[in-house]
Amino acid sequence: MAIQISPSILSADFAHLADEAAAVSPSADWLHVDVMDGHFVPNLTLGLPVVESLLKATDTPLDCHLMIEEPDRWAPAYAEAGAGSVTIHAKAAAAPVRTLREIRRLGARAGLALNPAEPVEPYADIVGEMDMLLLMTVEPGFGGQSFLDVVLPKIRRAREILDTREASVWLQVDGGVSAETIERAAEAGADVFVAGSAVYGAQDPAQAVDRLRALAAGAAGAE
Ligand SMILES: O=C(CO)[C@@H](O)[C@H](O)COP(=O)(O)O
Repeated sequence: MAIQISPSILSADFAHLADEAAAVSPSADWLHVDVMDGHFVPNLTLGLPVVESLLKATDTPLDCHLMIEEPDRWAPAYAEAGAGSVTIHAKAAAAPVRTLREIRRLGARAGLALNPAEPVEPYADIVGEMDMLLLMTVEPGFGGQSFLDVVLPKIRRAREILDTREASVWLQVDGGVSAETIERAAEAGADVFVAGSAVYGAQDPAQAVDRLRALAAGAAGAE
């Protein structure tokens, strides 16, 4: 299981996003872009124009996490713009399968996200339609929250479901991921880790990414 780290720009300095992307680019596998609309979540961040500018400013592939209403309407444009991965929230989508297919057709990896209280079982039959399942380990909306250990059994269950399918689907966790929590998530079966404050709050963000990857790899290997 290859471990990947996706630093969340929610904890970066929005006035200097190009520099913040550069600060992690030697180490990061992805740059996690938190798109929030102030409706689906109680916070408002950025949208397609900023993503288009970031795409010109960095070679690190963008992992766009759409915490918005009507993702069926908006998600394809992020794929079309060149995002490497576009994730929609299951409960916000009217036609999740159609939208996941459209994201793939436009050349991006397609992700489906579940909030902490949403069970994974109802989506077991459509894992073949996705490239990544994202399990929120905090309530979406804000960085700097504490990792919810209550999600760990769901991470284990999701890993079981994904492992029974032929398709290789990544399992991402997002929220409260740090040097203190990443090993628990990796032991449970996650392989892609979003980290905001643990990376951008560190003196050396690239080094923080490397440390997180090493901790997760150690824990995954020790399973
Ligand atoms: O999507 C979200 C929050 O909604 C996350 O991407 C967080 O922003 C990650 O930040 P930390 O919890 O790692 O500080």
